[in-house]
Amino acid sequence: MVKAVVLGAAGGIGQPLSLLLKINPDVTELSLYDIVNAPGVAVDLSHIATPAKVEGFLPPPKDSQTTPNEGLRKALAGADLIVIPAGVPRKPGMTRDDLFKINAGIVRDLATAIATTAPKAFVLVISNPVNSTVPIVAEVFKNHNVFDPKRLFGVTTLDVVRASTFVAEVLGDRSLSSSITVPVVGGHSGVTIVPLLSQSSHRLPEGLDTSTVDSLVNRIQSGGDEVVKAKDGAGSATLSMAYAGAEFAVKIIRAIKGERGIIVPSYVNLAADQEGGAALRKDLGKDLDYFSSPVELGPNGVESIKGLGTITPSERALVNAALPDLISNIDKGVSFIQGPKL
Ligand SMILES: NC(=O)C1=CN([C@@H]2O[C@H](COP(=O)(O)OP(=O)(O)OC[C@H]3O[C@@H](n4cnc5c(N)ncnc54)[C@H](O)[C@@H]3O)[C@@H](O)[C@H]2O)C=CC1
Ligand SMILES: O=C([O-])CC(=O)C(=O)O
Repeated sequence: MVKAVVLGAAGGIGQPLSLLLKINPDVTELSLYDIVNAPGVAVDLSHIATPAKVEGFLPPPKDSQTTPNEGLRKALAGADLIVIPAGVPRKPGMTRDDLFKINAGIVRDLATAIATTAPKAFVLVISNPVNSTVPIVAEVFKNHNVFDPKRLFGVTTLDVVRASTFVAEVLGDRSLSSSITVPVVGGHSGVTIVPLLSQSSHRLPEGLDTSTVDSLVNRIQSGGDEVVKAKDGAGSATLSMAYAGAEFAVKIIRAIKGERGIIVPSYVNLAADQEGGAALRKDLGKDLDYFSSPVELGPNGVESIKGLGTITPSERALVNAALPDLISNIDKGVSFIQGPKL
């Protein structure tokens, strides 16, 4: 029995992600919440002949006296897995950090409802800027004394999916793309996205010129911009993100159900594994609290943080270049909840 909840379920990501969760036979209950249209999306999905019972919830009407938000509480009650794609997407010319102004408050409020209604659920954060929204959720949970770092994940799977696709293109064989795995570490914006091409399951050809490798790295880092530009004001990646979000959610569900040995990159709080987190901090030479790195999943969430492994000097330079932005994104999220550092 797995109850999955999507917060922001009527949006560009939320709808196809909800569809992919509905067709997963392991999901027995699917609750959709959005500030608009969630009941309609739920009824539509409920006609699909798969086991999950689907329900949609809205907040109370603005003029009603109902507080707190009963719709949100009902959606969250008994959740095993909560995926959060609620919030605004980018338009051309914006960075992910530009979304902070609106999305930080949305994520804070949803995290508060989770902390009081479903504090044991696995929480998967998609809303940008992920580098900051994950710390926001953690700080809200800490304020409610319910923070379990093993159960909170920033979803960086789209970077991994893009890396597989673009490496297959460079190798000249698209049929390989679903079997190629490339760890992508760091965070989820610009230079904080660090693909470790030297650890690709399928090696790039020996002697590939540096400019081809550099453009591959750059394409993975700016994959989101490629979509934002192509959509020309109509938003950012939605379908590929739904695919990536469902892929990550499925891995969490398999781990909840007892499967061992699942290792995936995810942006996590390094306290999720004291030993692995300390080793990663030492390797990075920085005392930061969040980093995306391959993690092993288990029935309680993060079993261990795997760290970077052996990386090349150029990958080390990319990791070092990621750290200042990452640290400032993390501080921004933490300060949003706890106030500025004294
Ligand atoms: N982590 C990642 O790799 C990626 C993250 N994203 C991010 O995902 C977020 C959503 O993107 P889209 O689905 O394209 O946007 P969208 O605008 O199509 O959908 C967002 C949905 O959130 C809902 N929403 C807004 N406030 C809410 C609240 N307080 N509670 C519940 N729902 C609320 C809206 O009504 C809307 O249906 C954006 O922040 C975007 O930057 C997008 C692609 C990849
Ligand atoms: O680029 C964006 O704003 C959406 C996103 O995170 C991505 O596609 O990786």
